[in-house]
Amino acid sequence: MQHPVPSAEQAQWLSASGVRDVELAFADVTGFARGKTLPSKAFIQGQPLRIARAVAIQSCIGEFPDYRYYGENDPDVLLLPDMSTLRPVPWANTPRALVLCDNVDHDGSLSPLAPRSALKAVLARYAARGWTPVVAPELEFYLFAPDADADAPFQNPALRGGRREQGFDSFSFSTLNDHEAFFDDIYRGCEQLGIHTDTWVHEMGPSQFEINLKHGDALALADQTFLFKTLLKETGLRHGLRVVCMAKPLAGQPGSSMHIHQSVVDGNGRNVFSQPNGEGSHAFLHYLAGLQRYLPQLMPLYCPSPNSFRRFVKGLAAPVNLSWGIDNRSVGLRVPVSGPEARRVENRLPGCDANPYLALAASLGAGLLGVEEELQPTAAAEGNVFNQQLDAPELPATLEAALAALRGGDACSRLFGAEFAAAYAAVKEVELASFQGEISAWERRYLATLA
Ligand SMILES: NC(=O)CC[C@H](N)C(=O)O
Repeated sequence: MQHPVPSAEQAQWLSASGVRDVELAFADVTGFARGKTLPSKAFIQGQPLRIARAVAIQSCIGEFPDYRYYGENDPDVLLLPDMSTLRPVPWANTPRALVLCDNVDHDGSLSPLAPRSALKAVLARYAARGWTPVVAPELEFYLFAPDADADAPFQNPALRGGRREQGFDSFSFSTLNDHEAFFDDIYRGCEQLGIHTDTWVHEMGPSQFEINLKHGDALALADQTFLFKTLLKETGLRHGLRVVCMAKPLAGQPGSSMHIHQSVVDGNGRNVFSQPNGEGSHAFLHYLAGLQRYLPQLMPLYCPSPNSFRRFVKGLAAPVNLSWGIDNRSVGLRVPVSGPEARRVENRLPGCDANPYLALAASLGAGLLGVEEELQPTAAAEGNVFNQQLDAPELPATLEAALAALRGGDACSRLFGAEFAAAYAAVKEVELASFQGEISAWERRYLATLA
């Protein structure tokens, strides 16, 4: 295989802008950017770059699951640049570029351990039907003051006049002014990275914001979401702010979601979720049913940590069920009111802590399995169903339960292969054991003084 080189125009841009190195980057299973840098000249000449295969399954505590994937036999993968993603690094002082890569095994196939491969596997399944998903992720996140003490609760950053948010700023513009320099840099960074943002709002929580990305191709949107989260972190650090994408960083306050709007078009660009008369199609109902059937098994892919499950409390606009309903925010699967061409479902379950490649792969994969199996959904929910007993399937309530559902089902291995399913569960078990090994502030506060 001929190793790809940048186009003449890209090579000219790299040289003319004095780019010293190019980051060959990919998202590991946690969604964290990893890779290696290559001198710009070597990149232009197409010098291949390899990295240990297991880097893709590094856990959030920096450990690897076990020696089956790392240690005894630790092969390399080729970092294969996707030249369409070559961009300047907005937060670099010295001109630097980045390019997103696929991880390729020695036999030339995509490494099943890399999240971008998992999404590509699902998209290939759609392509085989002549279909293309269209998605739009929405991300919520908090801005906090910098702090080095992991045992202390997060603090909101100081605003103009020394004020701190007290919870009355949601949907306000004034806080955007308080953080103007930060948001200006984010806008500039998005332009440089090719991230197409739509609306921005101040969300319900103190210092919580939301960004909606413009809908489009699923791989492009996964790349954009991955880069956006990286941009948020890096830009925050430059402005003395800590951007936190955890699902539930503050007790008693709203969590942060990564809602995913999704529809599917055929080869003629027609939305397969709508019939010609504008009504919902059979494929739409099968898709909803697939989400209801398979999302519980795939939950660790879009609710990846013990903290993800703390978000699901009633009354804070987070879903607690797998019902679907029209323009209803008390269900997990909301169908917004729209014209037939925009008929879509919004999966409200993923947290902002999700790896966007895996959240998209899981959601698009679950829907597709429903179409392939012609499953039927429950009846649409009516009214506020937060407190109702529903006939929709139950969601696992903890990461432990979600991992048991993943291991007990076959959706993950059917969609992403047995190796990914086993390796991913193993990563989550490493993280869970580390979490369970800590003594919390709650235990110190309430149990220490008991006899
Ligand atoms: N924008 C909203 O609908 C709020 C969502 C809510 N913050 C959640 O965690 O799901």
